[in-house]
Amino acid sequence: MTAGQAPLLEVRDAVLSFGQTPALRGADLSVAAGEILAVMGPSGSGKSTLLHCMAGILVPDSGEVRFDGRRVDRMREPERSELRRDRFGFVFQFGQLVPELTAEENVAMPLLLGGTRRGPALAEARGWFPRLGLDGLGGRRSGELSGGQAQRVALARAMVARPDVLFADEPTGSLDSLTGEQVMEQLVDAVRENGTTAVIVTHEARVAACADREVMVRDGKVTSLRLERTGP
Ligand SMILES: Nc1ncnc2c1ncn2[C@@H]1O[C@H](COP(=O)(O)OP(=O)(O)OP(=O)(O)O)[C@@H](O)[C@H]1O
Repeated sequence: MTAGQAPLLEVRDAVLSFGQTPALRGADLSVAAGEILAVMGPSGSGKSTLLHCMAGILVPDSGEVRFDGRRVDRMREPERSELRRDRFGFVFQFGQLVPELTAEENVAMPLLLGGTRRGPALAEARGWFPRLGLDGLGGRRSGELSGGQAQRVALARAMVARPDVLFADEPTGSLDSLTGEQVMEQLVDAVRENGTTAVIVTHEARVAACADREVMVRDGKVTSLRLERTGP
């Protein structure tokens, strides 16, 4: 992050418990605009909870969450829902596509929800298929796609409305390592091309190696920051 430039996303001293189970215990994290950040750490350390707080899905019990200078933790649910719809894209590990819809219709969905008419929305959606190696698959339903193809369709759907931030939680976790690597490369290419900021939760060091920077979550805190590839 350049000195003096405000981060696009910021978490300060976030604390969150699920009943008696502490998930975040004072997490701090800043993400610059256009940065691709990998969030690593052991199972149960709080990575997903941290991502959900940054994305306005969960609200911490205490602490602050900011997006573009706005206090996300102070927003009511309708405002957070609007923020998620209009500014964020999401890719999760499993089961994200609507099985009754074709791949093209799945990709077009965020545009349709945002008020774009069906024809232009489908045309825009179709444009993502060749870029992601999905030529000819637009008419298929999710049951007729491989795991890697389905994740690429999910990526296209997350990116089609050109979000400011892509939140990805174990996006390659259900794929074999070669397919996972290909999907990850395409994810990174797509976010770089669009200047999208990305927060990617992953267990895999090879996935994290594609990011600009890695952080570690341990026991609900962001414990170590390791700067990677700080060149131009
Ligand atoms: N909905 C929930 N209800 C109760 N406890 C939860 C819930 N979600 C998470 N937790 C607990 O909060 C802690 C942090 O969970 P979180 O899912 O954030 O970890 P994680 O680092 O993403 O784990 P993993 O790598 O296994 O996905 C864990 O102890 C977990 O069991």
